[in-house]
Amino acid sequence: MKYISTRGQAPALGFEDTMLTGLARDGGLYVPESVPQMSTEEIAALAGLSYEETAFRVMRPFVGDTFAEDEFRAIIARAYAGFGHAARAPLVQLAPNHFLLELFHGPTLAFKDFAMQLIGQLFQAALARRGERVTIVGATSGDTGSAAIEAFRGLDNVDVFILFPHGRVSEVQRRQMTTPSEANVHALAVEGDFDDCQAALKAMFADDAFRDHVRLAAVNSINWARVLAQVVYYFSSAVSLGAPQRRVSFTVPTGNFGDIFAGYIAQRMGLPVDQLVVATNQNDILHRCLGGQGYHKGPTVPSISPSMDIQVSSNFERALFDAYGRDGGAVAQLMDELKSGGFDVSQGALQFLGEVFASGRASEEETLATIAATLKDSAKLICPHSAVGVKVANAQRDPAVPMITLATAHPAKFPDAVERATGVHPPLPPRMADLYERSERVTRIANDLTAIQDHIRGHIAA
Ligand SMILES: Cc1ncc(COP(=O)(O)O)c(C=O)c1O
Ligand SMILES: N[C@@H](CCOP(=O)(O)O)C(=O)O
Repeated sequence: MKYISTRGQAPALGFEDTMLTGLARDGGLYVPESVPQMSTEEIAALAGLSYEETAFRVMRPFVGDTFAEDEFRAIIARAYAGFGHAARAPLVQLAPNHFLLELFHGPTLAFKDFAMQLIGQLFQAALARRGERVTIVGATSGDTGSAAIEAFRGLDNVDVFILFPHGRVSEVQRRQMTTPSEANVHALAVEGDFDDCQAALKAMFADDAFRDHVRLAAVNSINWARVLAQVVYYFSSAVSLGAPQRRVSFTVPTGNFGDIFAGYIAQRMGLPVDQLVVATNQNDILHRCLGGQGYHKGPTVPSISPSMDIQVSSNFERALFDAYGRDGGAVAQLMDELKSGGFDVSQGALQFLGEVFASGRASEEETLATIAATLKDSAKLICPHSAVGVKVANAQRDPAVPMITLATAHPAKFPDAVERATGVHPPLPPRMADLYERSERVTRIANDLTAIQDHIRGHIAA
């Protein structure tokens, strides 16, 4: 299996090189040259399997012979051993034909753990085999950073630098990033928003001298392996509701477009998906774009679902690549226009996107009301991101088709919003009960590429 760049100018790579390279040298994102297919029989055979075995069967064609079968199975087993639920990604029913896919039973209580725990294991295996070390730099609006730190803390061949927007993540998210004491963990609070952090990260990848000097690696969803790991729970949940004999729909709280893109890949592999619904908060650039208004950046307005406060949805580039007939030049041109504010989407591309994705948005008031209603009607406490999903799913769904809404974080990561909506303060799990007592270690830094690069150069292990 080879991977190619969405901008068409970087060399095609195998799975391991794609994973360790992160962002392609031409600024594009790697995607599989072709998407492997799963037959109806192969999908049906997933019924009743463990999450780990499902993960093995779904991911194996993408990974090829990078790892021997036994080694890949052992990697998957280690990745999910620390999850706090035997099913890993359990489904719970909210209403007739409406289900929540709980993706927050991993070590940092967000869906990011599904991919991050796996790539932590994949990186370790690949780096040990090559005798290499890397510097991981990640940009986060809160959850990716804590999951990355958890997956890579204490490793002696990896330094992890996480850029998060100062004052724009929840206290639990911040403390998850600033309280680990391992010397290879570096939390940087950037004077800017998430888009500034992600732009700085991409600029570091575009600086070849810096990139090669520090051996830069990515764990954001620009890394294909992140997306791949997330494809698995689309299969496991759909099969548990009767796929492939029964079609199902998904609603996905969306920011950087990685999670919903994984659903699109599942569909392309052969999973019978009826609707794939993009759910945005008040930062609704994706909803506006899918509605035909072009992709035009506005100010990022802080919300009660801060992890989705994003204007530049990195993985949308992967969807555009397919929508523009895999024309890397056309995508490069759009991304150039985005630097100066935005771009219009061609009619053909819009039609392609419209056939795959539906969309909706939830205001702050609607999000709070949905948290309250879900507690009242279904006795479930949900986080504000998941509430955006539930609100949009309720507005869009066909009652005859099972709808699976992704519950992307544990309510205890966002206790203020949940308490405001319901009066209930969601407690942290016992293993994190002392999070508020642990001491914090963080560097506040200007939104300045040179300052950030200097800091990283000065703090990597020799
Ligand atoms: C809790 C939560 N929900 C939803 C999202 C959006 O997911 P994606 O960025 O993959 O679209 C994020 C951030 O990525 C998140 O942390
Ligand atoms: N919401 C994310 C933003 C980063 O997205 P990713 O898809 O690159 O991981 C976060 O929680 O940091």
